[in-house]
Amino acid sequence: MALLTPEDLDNLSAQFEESESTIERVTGTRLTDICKELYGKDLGSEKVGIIPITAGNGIISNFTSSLLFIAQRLGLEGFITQHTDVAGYYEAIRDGADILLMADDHLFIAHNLRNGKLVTNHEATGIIYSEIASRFKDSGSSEILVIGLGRVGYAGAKHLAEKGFDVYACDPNRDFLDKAAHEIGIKEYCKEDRKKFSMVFEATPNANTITEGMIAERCLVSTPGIPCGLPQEVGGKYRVDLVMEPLFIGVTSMLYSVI
Ligand SMILES: NCCC[C@@H](N)C(=O)NCCCC[C@H](N)C(=O)O
Repeated sequence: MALLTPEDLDNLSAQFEESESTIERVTGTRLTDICKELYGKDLGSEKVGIIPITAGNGIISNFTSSLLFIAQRLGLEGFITQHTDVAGYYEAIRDGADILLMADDHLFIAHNLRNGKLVTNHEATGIIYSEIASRFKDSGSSEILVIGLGRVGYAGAKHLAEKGFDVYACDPNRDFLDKAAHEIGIKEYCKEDRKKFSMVFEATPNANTITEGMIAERCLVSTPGIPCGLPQEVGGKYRVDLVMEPLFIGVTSMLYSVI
């Protein structure tokens, strides 16, 4: 899994504003309303404790400040602990956090101390980005393409299959494809079939994974992936809308998921 860099989180507010207006235009619904429908509840006055974690590659300079910005932008009270790691965990609980947010290099979690709910960023991200793709107003199809069946892609493909979509997927890893076909009934995407999709959920850490043969004339690509899976030339040639943002959308889904 590719780690975020401080540059990815530069002007997070502008990145979020742009993707939020795209979401509203292409789905007809605001991101927070989609989350309310998905998880069945609205955010209240939960207090979010954000704990910097030094494990592995260590602190990403603007990661916790970005989480604080997101919590506050959603109308929640938030604070970043003075201490890191276990001391920070202790401080967050002592200072009355209802929800904890913390991430090392392998797992990024939200934990609601009041109701015990726990979610990972990869599950919540897979669910929200696949949900956005599936709500494309100009589609009219039940077929959706998932590119990448790693932790994020699989969570999204599972969510779409459970919603009754006709899910096609591709991944270079044969085992991932077989697992998803067996467990959630996805169909393998074969370019020889020349099937074109108006809804694409891309969840890979690679660039340019989306080829011209995959997409319909009018298409929505929804992806948390960094770098972008949609090549410039393909996006320019077709009427493609792109929802892509590094952190805000996924964290919004996490917070709604644990309330
Ligand atoms: N959709 C977001 C996925 C984030 C994930 N790819 C990542 O970079 N995780 C590493 C976060 C490390 C945070 C660091 N330990 C800190 O606390 O500053």
